[in-house]
Amino acid sequence: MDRKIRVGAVQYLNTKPLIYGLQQGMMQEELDLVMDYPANVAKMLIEDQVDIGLVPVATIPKLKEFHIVCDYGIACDGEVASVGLFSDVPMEEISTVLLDYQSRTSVRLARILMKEFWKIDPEIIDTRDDFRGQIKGTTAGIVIGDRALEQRKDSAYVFDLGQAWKEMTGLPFVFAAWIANKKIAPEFIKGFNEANRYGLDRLEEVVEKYPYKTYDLFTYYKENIDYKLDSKKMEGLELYLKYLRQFGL
Ligand SMILES: C=C(O[C@@H]1C=C(C(=O)O)C=C[C@H]1O)C(=O)O
Repeated sequence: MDRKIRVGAVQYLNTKPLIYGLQQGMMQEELDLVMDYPANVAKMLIEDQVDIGLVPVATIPKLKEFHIVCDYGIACDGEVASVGLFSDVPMEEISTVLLDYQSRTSVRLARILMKEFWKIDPEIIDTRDDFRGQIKGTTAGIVIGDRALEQRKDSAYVFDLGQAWKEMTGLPFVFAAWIANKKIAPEFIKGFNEANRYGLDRLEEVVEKYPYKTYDLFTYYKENIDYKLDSKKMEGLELYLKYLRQFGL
C-alpha cells in the first residue's frame, strides 16, 4: 500500500501500553492513529474508515474479511476488573440490566453468562449515552473500561465478567484484538508487533505518563489485563464466537 495505514485504537487506560510506542513516534511514517471507544472503532473498521482497529472480537462475524494482525490484544485470565455487572442488590434481585453502548463484546458476553451461568432473566435495555446514574435499586448495568474502574466504588455488588467466564469455561477471555479488514504487508505487521511490545516492556514509564488514582494500574496491567494472545486465549475466543452463533448474537 503506498498510502499510510489507518489504525483505530481505543481511548481506555488498558490500551495505553499497546500504543505507547506509536505515541513515542514509532511507525509514524507508516500509519495514522485515531482514537475512539470500542463500538465506534468497530464501526470504523466495518465501514472501512480504518484498515486496522483494536476492535471488540464480536465484530469478527460482521466483517467480510478479517485478519488478526498482532500477537497482543485486550484479554484476561480470570478477574479483569474493568468489565462488570454492577448492582446495588444481589444477583437474584436484579430486575433490569442496562448494556453499555461503548461495548460490543462484553454486552454479548453478559447475555451468554445470564443465560448459561448466572441463570437470571432480567429485562435487558440498550443504552445510547451515559447511563451510570441509572444504575440503582434493582436496575443493574454492564459497564466497561475506565468508567467500570470508577463504578467499582459506587456499586455494592460487582460481578466480574472475566472471572465469571473463567469459572464457566476454565478459559481466558479475549475482549479486543488488532484486526485488519484487508491483507496487511508482513513488514508492517512485524513493526506493529514491536511497537506494541515497546510499551508492554516499559509499564513503569506508561504508568508514570498516565497517572490514575481510582485503581492501581500495575495491578491492572500485570494481573488483570493479559495482553498476549496465546493459544489458550484463542481457544477462549473460538468458544465465545461459537456461543455468538448459537445464540444468534
Ligand atoms: C477489558 C476491556 O475490554 C474492552 C471491552 C470491549 C467490549 O466489550 O466490546 C472492547 C474493547 C476492550 O477495550 C475493557 O475495556 O474494560
